[in-house]
Amino acid sequence: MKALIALEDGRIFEGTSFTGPGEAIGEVVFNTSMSGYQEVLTDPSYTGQIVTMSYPLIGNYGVNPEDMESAAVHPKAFLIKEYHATPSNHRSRATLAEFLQQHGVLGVEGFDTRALVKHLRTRGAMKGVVSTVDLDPASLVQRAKDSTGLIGQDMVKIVTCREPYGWADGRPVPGTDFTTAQPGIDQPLKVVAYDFGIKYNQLRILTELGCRVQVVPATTAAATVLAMNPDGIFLSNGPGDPEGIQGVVENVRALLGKKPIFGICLGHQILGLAYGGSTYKLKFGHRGGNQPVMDLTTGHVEITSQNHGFCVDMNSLDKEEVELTHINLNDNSVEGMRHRRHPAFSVQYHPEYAPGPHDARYLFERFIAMMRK
Ligand SMILES: NC(=O)CC[C@H](N)C(=O)O
Repeated sequence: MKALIALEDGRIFEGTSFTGPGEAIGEVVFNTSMSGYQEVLTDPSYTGQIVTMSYPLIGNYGVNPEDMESAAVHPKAFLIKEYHATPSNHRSRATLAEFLQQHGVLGVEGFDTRALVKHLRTRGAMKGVVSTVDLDPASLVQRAKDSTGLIGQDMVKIVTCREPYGWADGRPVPGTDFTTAQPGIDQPLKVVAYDFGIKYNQLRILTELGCRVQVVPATTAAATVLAMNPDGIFLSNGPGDPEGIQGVVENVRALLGKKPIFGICLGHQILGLAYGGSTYKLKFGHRGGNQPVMDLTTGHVEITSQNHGFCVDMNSLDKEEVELTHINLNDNSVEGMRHRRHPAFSVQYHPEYAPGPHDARYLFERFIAMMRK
């Protein structure tokens, strides 16, 4: 079935839907990971976006129950070069097309994704429409131009949990009790995790390292969190523009200095705002499993997994209060910071990987050490 992809600047691509009829409007972004499409699709940070993969063959290992990073598929459409309909993998339980159809997400293949990626890299991420229903290029371009876009929007309220939950035996457990610790851990730590669009691997790693985790909705009051008497507070990743989120930054500011805090991606950006800083939009963002980052405190370089379009503006922060700890070696943008007086640190990238290299997992251990101190 014919599908058109129209960008707000007038560029059109013609592909074929491999999931049946559909239409989607969103910000078009690219991811350079060579595998891990299921983790990309289930990462809540892609809410409101249309994702294209630079790797040309997708679907060849199917989908499985273990690689879910949340319970849903979040991009509005998935654009690939070549769809592989007959997966070969002992873990596979369904094809990518079945998975997308089950979640009502449009998949389009059979066009020059490299040209699309190069276009976005040159011109920047932009709004687009993908459709099998409206095949009039002028109408699609106009609708892309007229769409709301991500800037200033609160996307966190769409994906955050409605009720608190814990994490045990590799799955969410409804309720407000800190779940029991993994066997064999002495004096487990209690962590409250703010869910801004959390990826499950953050919860898997925290529990593996001996934490009892309680996940709470994004706007949970600081006083409620402190009343739970946690050893530390974790701020998750999440979708959209950090400056558009309502009812979150003031709570995080109220928690500063009260308990150790570790933030990842959107959690890092929210910390930047809580420190009194601002964020800005990168031209095309960082999405993939091959982003080089230097830890300025050790001089070590890590290859990191990333998915973000916004960035903390270090110039908006008081250098006496906040130290830059990590930078991106491709464009020198801010990748990590720590507060000089309060026990709080954060990274822009994804130390929980999924998908991507495991180089930065040590940061979870750094959080554990900070809580133990
Ligand atoms: N993965 C994330 O947490 C992304 C953060 C934010 N939505 C951005 O695009 O920059």
